[in-house]
Formats: sequence, C-alpha cells, structure tokens
Amino acid sequence: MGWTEPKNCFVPICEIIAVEETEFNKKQRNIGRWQKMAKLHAFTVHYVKKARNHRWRCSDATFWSVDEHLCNQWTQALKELLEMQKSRPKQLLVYINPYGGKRQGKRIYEQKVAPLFSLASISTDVVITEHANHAKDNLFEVNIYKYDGVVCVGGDGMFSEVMHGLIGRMQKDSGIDQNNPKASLVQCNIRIGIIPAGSTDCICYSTVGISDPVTSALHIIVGDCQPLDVSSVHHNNTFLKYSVSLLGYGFYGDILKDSEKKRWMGPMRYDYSGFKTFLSHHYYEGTIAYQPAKHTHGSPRDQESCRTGCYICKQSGKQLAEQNKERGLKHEEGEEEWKVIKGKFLAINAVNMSCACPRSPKGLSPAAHLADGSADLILVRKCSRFDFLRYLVRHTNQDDQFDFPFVDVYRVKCFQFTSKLSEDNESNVMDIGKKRFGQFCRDHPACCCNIVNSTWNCDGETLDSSAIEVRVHCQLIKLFARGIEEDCKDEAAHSQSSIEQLL
Ligand SMILES: Nc1ncnc2c1ncn2[C@@H]1O[C@H](COP(=O)(O)OP(=O)(O)OP(=O)(O)O)[C@@H](O)[C@H]1O
Ligand SMILES: CCCCCCCCCCCCC/C=C/[C@@H](O)[C@H](CO)NC(=O)CCCCC
Ligand SMILES: [Ca+2]
Repeated sequence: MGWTEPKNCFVPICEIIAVEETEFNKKQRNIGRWQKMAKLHAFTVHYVKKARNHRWRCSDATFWSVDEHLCNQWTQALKELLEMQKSRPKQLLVYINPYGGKRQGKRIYEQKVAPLFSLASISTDVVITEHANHAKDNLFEVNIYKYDGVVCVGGDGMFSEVMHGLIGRMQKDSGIDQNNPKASLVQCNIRIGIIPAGSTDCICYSTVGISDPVTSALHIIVGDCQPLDVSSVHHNNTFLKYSVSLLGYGFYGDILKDSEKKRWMGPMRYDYSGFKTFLSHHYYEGTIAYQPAKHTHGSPRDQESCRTGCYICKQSGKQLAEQNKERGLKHEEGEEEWKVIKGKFLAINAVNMSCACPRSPKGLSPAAHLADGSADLILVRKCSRFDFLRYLVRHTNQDDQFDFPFVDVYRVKCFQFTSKLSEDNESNVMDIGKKRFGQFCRDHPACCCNIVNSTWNCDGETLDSSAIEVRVHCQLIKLFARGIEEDCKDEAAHSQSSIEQLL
C-alpha cells in the first residue's frame, strides 16, 4: 500500500473527519512503472490538522493499492471505527443570523461550514433568521429532541438567543418555573455549537481559543463537549435573562447602550462607543451583596487559567453530580454569609468565563473557569480617567489588571445589586426630586456622578433593571468545544527549531 503526502503523520481516530473511496489520479504522484500498468484502488482520510494559535484545519491523505480487497478492508475498518465515536453529531439544527457582525454569516456557513458537515455525513436543518428572537421562539416549537445539537452562526447575541431558547424549552418541558430565582434548573444536554460571525465572539474565543469558523465546525464534527456555567438574572421574582460571558453595569452597559444606535457601523461600533464612554467617565452608586464561592477551588488571582480537561471544573462536575443525587435532602443555601459592599463604581462586571476575545486575548478575568459553578465579580471603583485607562490597557498586555487599589475581584456563587437611585426610590417612592432621570448630581455638576441609572450589558444584550439578583448554575449547558488547549510542545519545539534555523 502507498500513500500521498504527508510522509509521516499520526492521527488519532477521534480526529478523523471522514474516510471515502477515491479515484486515484495517477498523475498525482510519481509511482513505479509497474504500478502505472495496474488499476489502482484508493481511499482518502480527511483529518484535523492542528495549526498555530488553536486553529484547526482539514487536511487529507490518500492511500492506494493494486489490491482492491485490501483497500476495501481498510476503508471498512476505518468507517466502523468512526461509527463507534458515539459523541459525534449526526443531525444538527442550524440558525444563521444574516445581520450579525460584518453580515457575513450566510456566506461563512455556505462556503466554509456546510461542505465540512456534508463531508462528515452530518445532516442539517438550516433556518436563516428573519428577525430578532426568531431562533429563540422557534426552539419552543420544533422537536428539539431529534437533534444532536443546535448550531448558531453569528455573535454572542445570537448564541444568547439559542441558549435562552434551549434552557427555556428544557424548563418548560420539565415543569420548572424560571421566575423562581432559587429553582434548580434542569441541565440541557443538547449541545450548542458556535460558528463565529459576530462582532466580539467572546464565547467562542473563550471556549475554543480562537474565533475561526472552520476550527469551530471541526470541533462540532469531532463531537467535543464542554460544560458551561450559566448565570440567571432576576428582578423581584421575575426572570429577566441568562448570561454566560459578561454581565456588566456602568462602563460596559453604557458602551452597549450607545453602540446599539450605531449597529450600521458593524464591529467598529464598539470602538467608537468605547472611546465615547471612556471620555464620559460616569460612575454609579449602589450596593452589592454577594455570597463567596466557598466550595470551588482556586481564586481569580491564580496564575493558571482554565484549560482543556481543567481539574477544578472536573471536581465541580463531580460535586454537582453528588448534589443532584442528594437533591431534596439538604439545602445549604441561605445559611452562608452575605458580604455587602456600598460604593461608587465605574464598572461592575460579573463574568462566568475569562471573556477572552480578539480585543482582549486574556479577557476580563484571565483565571475564571468555564464550568466551576462560580463567577468572578469585578468591582472598579471611582478613580481618575488616567487610572481607568491604565486598568483598561492591562486587558491587552501581560500586566495584572486586578493589581490596582481601586479594583476588587471576588469569586462568587450569587450576588445582588441595587443602584442608589433604586434604593432611594424604594425608600421614598413619592420623592419626585430623586426620580429625575437623565440628570447629573445637583450638588456636584462636574463630578461625573450620574444620578441616572446605567444599564446592564448581558452577553451583549441590554437589560434595564437597576436591581437584580444573580445566581450561577453550575454546568447548565454544554458546547461543542473542549476549552482552550495547552500550547502544544511540538509547536513550541517547531518554532524553536525554526528560530535556530534562522540564526
Ligand atoms: N434576522 C435578524 N434580523 C435582525 N436581528 C437579528 C436577526 N437574527 C438575529 N438577530 C439579533 O441580532 C442580534 C445581534 O446578533 P449577533 O450576536 O449575531 O451579532 P453582533 O451583535 O454583531 O455580535 P456580538 O454579539 O458578538 O457582539 C442578536 O441579539 C439577535 O437576537
Ligand atoms: C486603550 C485600549 C483599551 C482597550 C480595552 C479593551 C478591553 C476589552 C475588553 C473586552 C471584553 C469583552 C467582554 C465581552 C462582552 C460580550 O458579551 C459583548 C457581546 O458580544 N460584547 C460587548 O459588550 C462589546 C464590548 C466592547 C468593549 C470595547
Ligand atoms: Ca465559571
């Protein structure tokens, strides 16, 4: 048996995309004269080739032989091995947002992703969304149980829609009331795949290590599975939203609110609104109460970050399984102490994951875990514009963004926030003087103290409530991903030898 390039290559079965019989083109390779006389039989193995920076590509090798039986035996054996990969999806439901990011979702799917799904014999039902909430509403109507996964082509907002549809549908089918902030939600085992075609694509970047449609399509094909924590957001026993990446008040809420008016600018809107919001330098007064995440290991100041096969996330998964077994026997919540912090904040950010994205490759909280049942609560207190700029710049370099006296970070399992304005309104609803929204502090006209509330940025969607209750639900959903892989040693060695060659 012979084969085409690459000369030597080790491919585990779990990274084979497909095996197919092929017509061997004799002109392809220099083969012996005797072989040119005989009829050649061939099969091609398509496999995942790992490139730099967590990028995956589809590569192939063609094997040929004059022995037809031998060729068939190999093809058959490899196909049987692929059949045994039970975590691979066979049928997917795909939602494409044609207006996300640079409006390339449909083209990206048709040109880069659909051919790979078809090569891997995955059948798909594709819905091109016609309006916001189309995907979410549709997930309450279709028979979701016939699919092995739901794929969204778009950005974080589109992912959020699909997640709300799936979690909401699961709770509805199980008779769980989402309005109860204390309810134990039912886990969603239908995995979600993200083909990045948005403006930030933070969820994809933080779970795969790169925002690249082909890489994500290949993670779906090989059937990866990454559990993910989800935070529920409630106000007065009313369910508002779920969040997996950033739940941000102040700076990121204001950026989002301003940028929504500039959607026509595409991803650039965030740079424009970011600059504008930075200059406005508004801070907001309020109270935060949180319960520390005592039962998880690690801290937001850890040097190590969450990577494929993360030990901390695995332990949390085990704890969760035990809790589910014992459910109803004991309920520890409520007994633990609440910590209360009052102050004036430029930003209040709660993140369930690092929130790494191309704008900030290490993210808002570099040591946050994808599936540990906790969120990192970052409080940025009132400081000078210069100090706030220093803080922001550290999101783009190796320096520690938590090493400032005006920044605090806590690992929490739940928290509540009430803005000063809403506290005041509650204590004296008739005090009309304090209800004048859109004005600055009367006592200090130039102090940037804003008596108007900010909005919450919930995974890129605005949320107007200024009093919220947030709870992290450990590993509520699953993605077609495996977390960010450790830097491959071979890659490092390869770059070393390239450098040596250059020298
Ligand atoms: N056909 C549609 N027309 C208008 N809006 C849509 C449509 N389909 C989905 N949407 C909405 O568009 C919003 C934004 O989409 P998406 O997240 O894909 O892109 P983005 O906002 O540019 O990227 P990111 O969220 O990564 O910043 C989503 O909240 C979604 O609800
Ligand atoms: C002088 C240079 C300073 C540079 C500072 C860069 C800091 C960037 C941190 C980016 C953190 C993104 C967090 C993710 C949020 C997403 O859920 C959300 C929806 O996609 N995106 C935004 O809100 C978009 C948020 C865009 C912020 C610019
Ligand atoms: Ca987490």
